[in-house]
Amino acid sequence: MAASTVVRGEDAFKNIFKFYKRKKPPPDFSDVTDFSKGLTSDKIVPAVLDLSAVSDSEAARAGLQPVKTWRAFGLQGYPGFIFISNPFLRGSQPFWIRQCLKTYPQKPNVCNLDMHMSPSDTQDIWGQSVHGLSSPSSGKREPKTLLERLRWVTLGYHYNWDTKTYSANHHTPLPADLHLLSVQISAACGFPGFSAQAGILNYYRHDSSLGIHVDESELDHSRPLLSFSFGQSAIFLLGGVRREDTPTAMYMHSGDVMVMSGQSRLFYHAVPRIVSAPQEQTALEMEGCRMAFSSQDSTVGGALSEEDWVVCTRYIQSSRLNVTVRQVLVPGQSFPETPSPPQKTDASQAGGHQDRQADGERRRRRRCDSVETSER
Ligand SMILES: O=C(O)CCC(=O)C(=O)O
Ligand SMILES: [Fe+2]
Repeated sequence: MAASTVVRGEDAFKNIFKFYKRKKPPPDFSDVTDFSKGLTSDKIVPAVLDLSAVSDSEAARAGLQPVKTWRAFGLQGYPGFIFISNPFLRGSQPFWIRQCLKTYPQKPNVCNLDMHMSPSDTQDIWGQSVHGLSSPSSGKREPKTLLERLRWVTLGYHYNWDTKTYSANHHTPLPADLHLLSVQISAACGFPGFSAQAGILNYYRHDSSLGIHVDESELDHSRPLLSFSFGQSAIFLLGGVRREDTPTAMYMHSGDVMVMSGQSRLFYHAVPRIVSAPQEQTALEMEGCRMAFSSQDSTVGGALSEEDWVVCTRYIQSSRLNVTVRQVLVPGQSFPETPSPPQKTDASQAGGHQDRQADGERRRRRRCDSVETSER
């Protein structure tokens, strides 16, 4: 049974979410759009990019292919939605994977582990995990490393999951490399003035999902939201402005980039399932950094050390990383004196990302429309 046969109406999104999340029997994936295969349906249209916005050498500095070679698509019925099928240079993804695992979780950035551990215990998540992740499995059930327990990291204006707001007084510099990448992608997509001000990194294990939500806490919705994915693939559901709008299911593979702008900036979306990428594909991409990329003069270049490479490869074999980058304020705009109460949306009712930071009680309150990661 394909997802298209799942009942429509008020619960359409929820039912399709459940459909793709189901483990036994596994769902039929035949309705899932796969942009890596190109213009395979009438709904997929080529996206128009600004070919002169980013020079080839600028693109290479961020680990990207020349813009003229990008395979960028739009989707009929989703104005402002752009899907770029892996625009990264061969071998540059491991750099971003290492940043997400080794660099971005470092202080002063904030992560879910900070919610119930002391700063000294979360000071060196990578260092404390290297041994566990690089030694061969003993076959016994071993305690999870901190890296395996990492669920989210916030950058720039740090998102407050409880109030669902950003604030002026909780801000640290957004990493310059991620800023560069974001500015180039957005410029090529027709948003030259984009300023990357906040980032949310999601760390998905093979059994994780992300509930139905809208990203509307940013004060400015005229700028796009960018999303980068690395590692294992995911099923991404993109709905509409109303929670009940039937979503389109699509694969997000390693290296894929999504731009949600215009109307689609405020569309409901969710990730019901992580799907395994072919082993060879992950291995090939990780190998690429040793050969093709290591000699290039680039901001994101340089081969990974042997240790970094082993840990990143091991991690990515069963996990997915997603980085979303947002502009929170337009120039001249400032935060209200007292933060306005969170807008009431289905995302806020459901918990949205909030559950990602919560252990125990909230995790036990499992619902299909809230973030969850089953503990093995
Ligand atoms: O993991 C994804 O692809 C989506 C992430 C997302 O929607 C978010 O962080 O707001
Ligand atoms: Fe989102």
